Amino acid sequence: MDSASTNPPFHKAFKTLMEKTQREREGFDETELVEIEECELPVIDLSPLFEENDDEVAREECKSEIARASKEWGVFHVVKHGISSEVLNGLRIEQEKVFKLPFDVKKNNNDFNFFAGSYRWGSPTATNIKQFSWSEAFHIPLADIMGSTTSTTTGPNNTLTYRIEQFAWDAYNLAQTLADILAEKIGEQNSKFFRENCLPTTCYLRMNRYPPFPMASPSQVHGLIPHTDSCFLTILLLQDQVRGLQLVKDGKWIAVKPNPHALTINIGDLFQAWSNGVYKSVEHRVVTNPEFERFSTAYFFCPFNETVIENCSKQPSVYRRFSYQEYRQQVRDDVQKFGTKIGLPNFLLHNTWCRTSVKENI
Ligand SMILES: O=C(O)CCC(=O)C(=O)O
Ligand SMILES: [Fe+2]
Repeated sequence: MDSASTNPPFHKAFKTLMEKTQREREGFDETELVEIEECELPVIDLSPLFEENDDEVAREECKSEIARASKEWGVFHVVKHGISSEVLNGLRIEQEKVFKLPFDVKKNNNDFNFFAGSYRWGSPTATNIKQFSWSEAFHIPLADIMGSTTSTTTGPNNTLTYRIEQFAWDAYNLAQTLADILAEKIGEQNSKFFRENCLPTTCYLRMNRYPPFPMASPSQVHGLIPHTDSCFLTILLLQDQVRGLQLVKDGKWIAVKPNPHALTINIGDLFQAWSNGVYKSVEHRVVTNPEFERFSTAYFFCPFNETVIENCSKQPSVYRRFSYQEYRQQVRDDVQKFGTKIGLPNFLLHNTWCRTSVKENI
């Protein structure tokens, strides 16, 4: 298949945006051009959580490491996480196949019911290059998939659906386990909150593909623009060794060193709000690569739309309470209005300074 028919018309969209800007470099922060240091994330071995033995000390140590990494980094690697390589590789192969389909097929997705409306590419609301993502994705509500492959579905997409569902069950169990531990570690013993509010059908999965960006230095355009995730936590499957993920640590961007045996866990906005700022939803982005395409899969652990997110601690609240629905609507409105998400700063209880500074940046 020739790549011209597979890839979305990135070059055209990019050129239009470039022409809209007055200067070629407008919208870029010069610090982006500085060499970014590569770091290893904390690596946590989860086997003590799953092993049937009485090693309570190892289990407690593992739980403490998860809480520590979520406070200090907001992102960490987990190994021996219980999801088999058969499940992970099966998804990877099917994901690569679906992205190889012609652009028109992906865009119109007549062939796959559950994909209807889920394909995205670039950034339709971008007003400058800084807001443009050089990537394509299927953003799939898992309510459309969970349970579907137990019935006798047929068609070319059957295997992908099956692989997604298989991965999603395992990812759900892992996410629940991590969320319960994080709740326990901030004093919510026996909290049923996550079991009652986050179901396999309230979660989302995004399959990403980043085509090579051959036009200029990779730092000139993002594969995925800087953002935080609007969920409780994300399980990220980086499907190959092409680097690209970067995050903010202690106020500066660092590049994540890939770990082929690990899944990447990312704390999202809802956990930051629910934990009253104890766990960090860290800003991250993906940079482009001039030569190689890159794939990733993000599993977003989300609640019902009606779920109310409020400070679970006894400390004075940093954020006002909000429903997940309200949060998502605010994000959509901001993207429409400003071309980019604002997120939690909109929900700060004492946010005059923050609102002003955010607006000034846009
Ligand atoms: O591809 C990656 O490494 C990150 C993807 C991501 O941040 C997302 O899908 O929200
Ligand atoms: Fe993300």
